[in-house]
Amino acid sequence: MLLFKIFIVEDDPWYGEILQYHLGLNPDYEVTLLKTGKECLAQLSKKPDLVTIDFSLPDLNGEELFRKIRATQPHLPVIVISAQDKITTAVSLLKLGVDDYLVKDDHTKELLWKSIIRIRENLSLKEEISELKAELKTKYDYSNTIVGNSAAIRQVFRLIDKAAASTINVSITGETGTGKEVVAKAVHYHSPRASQPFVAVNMAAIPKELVESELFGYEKGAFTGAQQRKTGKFEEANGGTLFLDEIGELELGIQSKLLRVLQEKELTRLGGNGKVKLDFRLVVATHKNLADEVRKGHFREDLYYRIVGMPIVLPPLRERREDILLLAQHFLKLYSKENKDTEYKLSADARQKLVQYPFPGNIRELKAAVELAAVMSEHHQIEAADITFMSDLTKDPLEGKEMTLREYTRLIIKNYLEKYQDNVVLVAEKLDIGRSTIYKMMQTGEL
Ligand SMILES: Nc1ncnc2c1ncn2[C@@H]1O[C@H](COP(=O)(O)OP(=O)(O)OP(=O)(O)O)[C@@H](O)[C@H]1O
Repeated sequence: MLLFKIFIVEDDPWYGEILQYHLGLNPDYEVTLLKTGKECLAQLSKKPDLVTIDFSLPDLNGEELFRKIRATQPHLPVIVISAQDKITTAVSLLKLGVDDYLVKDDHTKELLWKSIIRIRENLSLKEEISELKAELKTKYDYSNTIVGNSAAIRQVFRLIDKAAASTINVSITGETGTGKEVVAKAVHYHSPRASQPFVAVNMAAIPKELVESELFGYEKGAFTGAQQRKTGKFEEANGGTLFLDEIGELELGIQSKLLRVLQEKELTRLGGNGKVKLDFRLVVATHKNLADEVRKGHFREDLYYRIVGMPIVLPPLRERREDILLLAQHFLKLYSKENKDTEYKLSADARQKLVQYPFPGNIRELKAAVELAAVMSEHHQIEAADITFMSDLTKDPLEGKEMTLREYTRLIIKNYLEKYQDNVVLVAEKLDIGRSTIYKMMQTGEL
């Protein structure tokens, strides 16, 4: 651990040594005794963490020395210790920004001990706050999370900016793994609602009979088993953004209820009477073409017009190949960072293999392939042979046959289930998909 460096500036050697001895009892402190203001200024380059100064030094008085320290070290904590207990001096020094003012008496060393502890606590709080601010800034700054330079993705950036600056609803369409959720988050974290909740609900992952209570919440006793009141996702998102993923999976009955909530901007919890006022921005996503779903009678037209707001279309990765290498490098960097590892390099062959592949699983698949390649590589140099695509794992049955994305997905999942002895939780984690997707395919007999 780094020692906390304290300078004591005190011209009375006897008193200075008492303070130095007392503070030195703390093994975390490195205490240096200095006799004059000039000596202190000359030693500031040694970067002390805290300075205590005697108010009446032979060369500079406490205030002069404090001003000079602050001129070069605006954040360095300073405690003034003075023989005089004039309130006016104390107040004016504290107003100038001195961190504490102590009067020399029998208790000074104990007070100084406590004062330093308090100042250190404040310092660590400040550090924590600035770390949190930096973290929030990265969330705001979606250029760190959404990588790409293709014309398509640049247009998406433009739309995110526009959507974030307004309160318009947003509908995001794209194949699985194209980044619909990251775009939804970018809209939220870039908007004035950023400090409010972002609540994501995947409509495909909630059993039909639970959708209503999940979204609307319920009162105690609303149905058997409702032992206490539960707030629904609409309410949780109040003040922030509600992200309804796979909106195309919503049943017609629930669609009308959703429409009513959007029109009236209030809801009644199941089993309740009172209305709850709502204020959230709605962002929806789907891999389906909602306009087609309307034509087929699967999706209410009035709801469609309510939610469509600003449509953002995320093209599949195979239609924006210029983003593949940027994304691959981005994921490799993330991978090194997460594993506290050095950087990985892609050989020319490896690059070529990546840009030529059609990526049915889009960015999610690219991420998985690149991470696996990093593990397989030698000396942090990724060769073409280190890259295995999901469809390679299931190559034989695919030979010569054109398949839909769903069929591909089924084969990939099947292959993984075999590999991991039907451990659904592990497979869902490995493939970065919801467990419900696997369970559903099992229920429908596809797996
Ligand atoms: N442009 C991008 N830059 C960097 N990472 C991205 C980008 N787009 C997506 N990702 C990453 O790819 C993965 C899949 O993205 P996301 O979950 O947003 O896709 P999705 O379209 O919502 O998928 P699904 O339809 O299956 O829910 C995530 O790990 C995400 O962080």
